[in-house]
Amino acid sequence: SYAIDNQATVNKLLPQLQDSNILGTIQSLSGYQNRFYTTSHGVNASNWIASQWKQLAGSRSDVTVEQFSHASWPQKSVILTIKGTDNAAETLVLGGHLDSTVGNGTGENSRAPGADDDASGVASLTEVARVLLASNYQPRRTIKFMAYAAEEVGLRGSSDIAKRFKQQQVKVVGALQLDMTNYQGDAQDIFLFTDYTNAAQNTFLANLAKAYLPNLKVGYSQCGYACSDHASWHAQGYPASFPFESSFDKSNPYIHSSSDTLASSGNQARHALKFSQLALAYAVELGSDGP
Ligand SMILES: N[C@H](Cc1ccc(I)cc1)C(=O)NO
Ligand SMILES: [Zn+2]
Ligand SMILES: [Zn+2]
Repeated sequence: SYAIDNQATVNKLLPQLQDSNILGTIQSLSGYQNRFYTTSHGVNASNWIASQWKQLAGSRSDVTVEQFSHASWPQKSVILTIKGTDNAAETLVLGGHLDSTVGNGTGENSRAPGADDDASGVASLTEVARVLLASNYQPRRTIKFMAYAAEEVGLRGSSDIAKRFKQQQVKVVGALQLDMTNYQGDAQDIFLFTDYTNAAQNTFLANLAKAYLPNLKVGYSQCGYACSDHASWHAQGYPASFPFESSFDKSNPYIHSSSDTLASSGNQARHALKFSQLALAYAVELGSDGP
């Protein structure tokens, strides 16, 4: 259910989210020459995320980190799983994509920093995972953090995973996509996209923002096409949502170029922090529901 009834836990954890950590992760990821799905750098970036998430997991027996191999390209997706306690069959997915591009012709030596698209989303998610694990939060449902490969070439990594989950009949009760969280192109803070998403879950996210982030302004927008990995989950019939950094017409003009750098996003991660806050509230409120 979309009840908001975990105020004690959420309000204890929200202040632990730090934009300085998000900034550091964006710096590291945008430092790779590129993170394109077929290059050595793209493979290395995936391995780096896996090692970072393994460090977060520490020795917790209910936490695993794996790399999901894709048949037709070398870059793997990364999945961190926090196994639920008494409702582990029901699963939450929080994702972003780890690959980057400068469009057609991207290759081994292309410079594609992808600071906003989508190092920012992976960094926002990593900070949520860090706080949940550092506070020893134990969800009743299973929570999966995912860093997808090959989003820029047709949502291919998330499509492989969502299809596998459907085929295995995994009960995904909700999927949240963070793709571009750090470039504030508009007056409003968070835009909920209404196409290729689930209306009821979008309303829940708006209510979470009202309840926990009352100073943030929430707007609505559309892509007009399957513009990020939420569409892969939506296509399999799972409830998906996509909170985005700006409205469609004010979106980051630097993406898919060598200028998609932290500097182009104002050398800060305060905007990305808002998405970590919303994602944490989402993870705890939905993750704490019993069978
Ligand atoms: N097309 C998406 C980015 C994207 C998504 C929504 C909007 I509005 C503008 C741009 C992409 O490149 N994802 O990697
Ligand atoms: Zn993207
Ligand atoms: Zn992109």
